[in-house]
Order: sequence, then structure tokens, then C-alpha cells
Amino acid sequence: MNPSSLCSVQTFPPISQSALLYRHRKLAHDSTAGVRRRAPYLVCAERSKGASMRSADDYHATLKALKSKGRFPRKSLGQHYMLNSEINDQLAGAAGIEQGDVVLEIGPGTGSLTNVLLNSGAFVLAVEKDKHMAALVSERFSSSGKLKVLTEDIVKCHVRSHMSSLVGSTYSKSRNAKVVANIPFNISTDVIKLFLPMGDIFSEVVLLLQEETAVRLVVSSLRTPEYRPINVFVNFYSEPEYKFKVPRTNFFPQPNVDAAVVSFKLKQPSEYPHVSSTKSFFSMVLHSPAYAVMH
Ligand SMILES: C[S@@+](CC[C@H](N)C(=O)[O-])C[C@H]1O[C@@H](n2cnc3c(N)ncnc32)[C@H](O)[C@@H]1O
Repeated sequence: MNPSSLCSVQTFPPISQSALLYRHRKLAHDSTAGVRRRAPYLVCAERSKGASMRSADDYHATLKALKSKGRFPRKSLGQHYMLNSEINDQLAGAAGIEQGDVVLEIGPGTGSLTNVLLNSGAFVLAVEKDKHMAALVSERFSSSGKLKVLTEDIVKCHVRSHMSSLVGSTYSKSRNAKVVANIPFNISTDVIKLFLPMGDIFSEVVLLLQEETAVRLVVSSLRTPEYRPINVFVNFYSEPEYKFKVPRTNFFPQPNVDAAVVSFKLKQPSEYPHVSSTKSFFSMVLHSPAYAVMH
């Protein structure tokens, strides 16, 4: 892969859902028809000099870091590393990360996003399933004093107990923390189901997801044919917003699909729509035959 061919993205004002779905369908249609066209909100450009000067997490640095631990990217762990620090900047920017925030990062990998989060002044709790990558990221930022790494599967992790000692502590300026992560695509649904109901701990969850999943999750109107039970869940607990598309060429190894950033502003429990029992409501919604069709 030639690093100079990496794409950068530009953030545009929020796009209406119907326009977004139209663009997504058109893009899918164009690519199946063999037409190589770019979505209008995507700008591909060579990296600016300034950006490459700032970044240590390019293609060569990522390979060097992996080699230092004798690691090859593992498909089963969805290890597609981000090679473009401008996108990490935009990911942190989408969550409005600033000095005094507490951020939970899922799967820090080589630490390219962790680097940006720490530089923004946040305290980072990073949960990494791969013990080699957990060791790598711990060593890389050992002198920061603002990073805690847990070698755990995020789906099985006791997030509440880990967060309770951080939020409201000397590390945190606010009562709520944020989740910012480039997650493996195969755990997206688990992560969404785990974190969206945590509005009492997190104010915002910003995720880099598979683009098709991202588009599907921001549907909010019952009147669209794309509306699924998972959208009932997402809209019950949050206000989702599609932020920007990230072409597959920005990752190593390159996945077969493009990605996109979605921000979920979490509702406080007092803002949830009224249902007599949340548990039985979602047991009915998420176990409906329509939900099974999605997976
Ligand atoms: C897509 S890579 C992103 C790495 C890094 N954040 C970046 O942007 O380059 C996903 C990361 O999540 C880790 N991972 C995979 N499954 C996980 C799980 N269940 N819990 C925690 N981390 C996981 C992988 O080992 C990998 O480091």
C-alpha cells in the first residue's frame, strides 16, 4: 500500500436522512454497475505536509509497532488499523473531547486514536482483548499518567464498576464520560446494545462503524422501509447522527467495505419514552422475527 494515496475526509453539515439513504443507495448502485464515482461529501486528497509531520501512526509506524511484538493483524479480532491521523482527529472532534474528559476507548490497537485522545487532555480507559496490543499501548504511553489499559473483552467487561472510580474523580471535570472508538465491525451490535442504555454514565458514544451499518442505524422515521427493531432501540436510548464517511483505503489491512463515523448522544434515563417495562419491551422488539432477519 502506498501511504501517499491515503484519503482524507472533510466534515460537512449534518445531512438529512433521506439524502443520506439516497446517496448510500446510489453509491451501492454505482459500484455494482462498475461506475467509480465518489459520494459528494467525500473529498480524497493527498495528506497535507502538516498532517504527516504531526502523525507517527502512518503505514510504516504501524507495521513497525506490530513487528515489535511479532504480530500480524488478526481477522478474528477485526484488526484493521487506522493509518490516517486526520481521521482520528475528526473522530475525537466529533465527540468534542477536551481537557478533563474521561474517555473509554474500545480496542486501542497500536494506540493511534489513544494518542489523539491523550493529546486532547482526556483521561483514557482503554479496553483491549488482544494481550499483545494491550501491552504495546501500555508501554507506548507509560509516561502519560492518564491512561489505564484493561486486557479484557469489552462485551464481558464490567464497564460500570471500572467507570465509577473515574467519573467524578480528580481526572474528570464532568459527571459524564464519553466512548470514542474504532471498533471491530463484528462486535458493533453488541457494543451498541451494551453502551446506549448507559446514559447515566456516558453523555456520548462516537463509533467508527461499517458504513452500511452506520447508515442503517441513523434511520429515525418509522415511515421508511429501512426502519428495523434495532432502530427502535437506538432511538429509544439516543439521538444518532451520521458524521462522515471513511474510505477503506485508510486502514491496514484494508477491509472489503468502507466505514463511517456515527455519534450517539445518549439520553438520560428520565428522557426515555414511557413504557411499562423496558426489559419486556425490548425483549419483544429485539427478539422479533424482523430483528433476526437483520443478522
Ligand atoms: C479496528 S481495530 C482498531 C485499532 C485502533 N483503535 C486503530 O484505530 O487503529 C480493533 C481493535 O479492537 C480490538 N478488539 C477486538 N475485539 C475486541 C473486544 N471484544 N474487546 C476489546 N477489544 C477488542 C482488536 O484487538 C483491535 O486492536
